[in-house]
Amino acid sequence: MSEMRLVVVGAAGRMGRALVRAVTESSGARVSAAIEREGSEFLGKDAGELAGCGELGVPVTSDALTAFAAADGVLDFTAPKASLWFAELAAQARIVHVIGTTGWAQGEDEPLLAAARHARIVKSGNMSLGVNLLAALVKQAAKALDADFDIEVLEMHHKHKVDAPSGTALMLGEAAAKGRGISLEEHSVRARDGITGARTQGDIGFATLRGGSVIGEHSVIFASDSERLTLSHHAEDRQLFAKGAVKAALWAFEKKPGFYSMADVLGLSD
Ligand SMILES: NC(=O)C1=CN([C@@H]2O[C@H](COP(=O)(O)OP(=O)(O)OC[C@H]3O[C@@H](n4cnc5c(N)ncnc54)[C@H](OP(=O)(O)O)[C@@H]3O)[C@@H](O)[C@H]2O)C=CC1
Ligand SMILES: O=C(O)C1=N[C@H](C(=O)O)C[C@H](O)C1
Repeated sequence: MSEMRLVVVGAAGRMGRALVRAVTESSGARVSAAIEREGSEFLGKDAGELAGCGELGVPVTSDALTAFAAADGVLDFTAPKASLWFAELAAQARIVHVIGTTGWAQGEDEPLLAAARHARIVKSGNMSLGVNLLAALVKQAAKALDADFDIEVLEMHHKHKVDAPSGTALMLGEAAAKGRGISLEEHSVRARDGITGARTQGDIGFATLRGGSVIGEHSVIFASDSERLTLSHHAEDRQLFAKGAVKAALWAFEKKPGFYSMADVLGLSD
């Protein structure tokens, strides 16, 4: 089979650069185009040079329409508004759209389901094997431990991150809620400040730390009066997520249009 032609959108971003490197290092795919927004200082620069993996002959452009028409898939770690626009274009082009973008407001990603009638969308707040396995373990633990165990999700990321709680933290909270058989929306406490009152049994709490260059740390704590269980994941290298995204694109290349998760790609979905 011929190499999968992949467009990297947000190609000059932290993840964009990691994605260009990951595609270049993978067999079975190549970077066919690199996109940044109109007016970006990176337009015209070579995507490989930006990513530190040598000249690729792929200049960064803002013409997503032309790039998608000549591609088999798109790797997208940008921002929710941008990802919605890219999903529309991916649906028109009937290609694969891997979405790692986080920071979605409640219901904001619903149009993605419509786009998935024509595109093959893989969306996940975390593209690593470890976190997706952790989510399965959290679900299992939440099911096994009764409501005497309070559930708290703690995350820390680098100082540049703009959304909170992280997409991964919300994914882990969702897994815990599923295990408990409750709705996360109705039971989540996403921040605490001031005289909050005592903890309500059944809440799923979130705590966010930001600082330095931390790639991504997540813990789910199950705390009772007599014991505490902590399940944790530490990402050591951003390249981990990029490699996962390339794996997802190659997996989805063979699939029918639809809305998939990283758990589907990794064979972890139930
Ligand atoms: N699912 C996962 O495994 C992971 C998800 N992420 C998520 O990926 C996203 C990006 O993270 P990160 O790389 O650190 O962020 P960056 O800000 O470094 O990169 C985002 C890039 O997208 C560009 N961009 C935004 N809007 C558009 C647009 N409309 N058209 C073209 N380019 C656009 C930005 O350009 P500009 O600067 O001009 O806005 C920037 O270059 C975040 O939501 C983050 O949480 C991160 C790591 C792993
Ligand atoms: O912004 C990041 O960097 C990361 N974002 C994702 C998230 O919001 O969970 C995944 C990873 O932890 C890194």
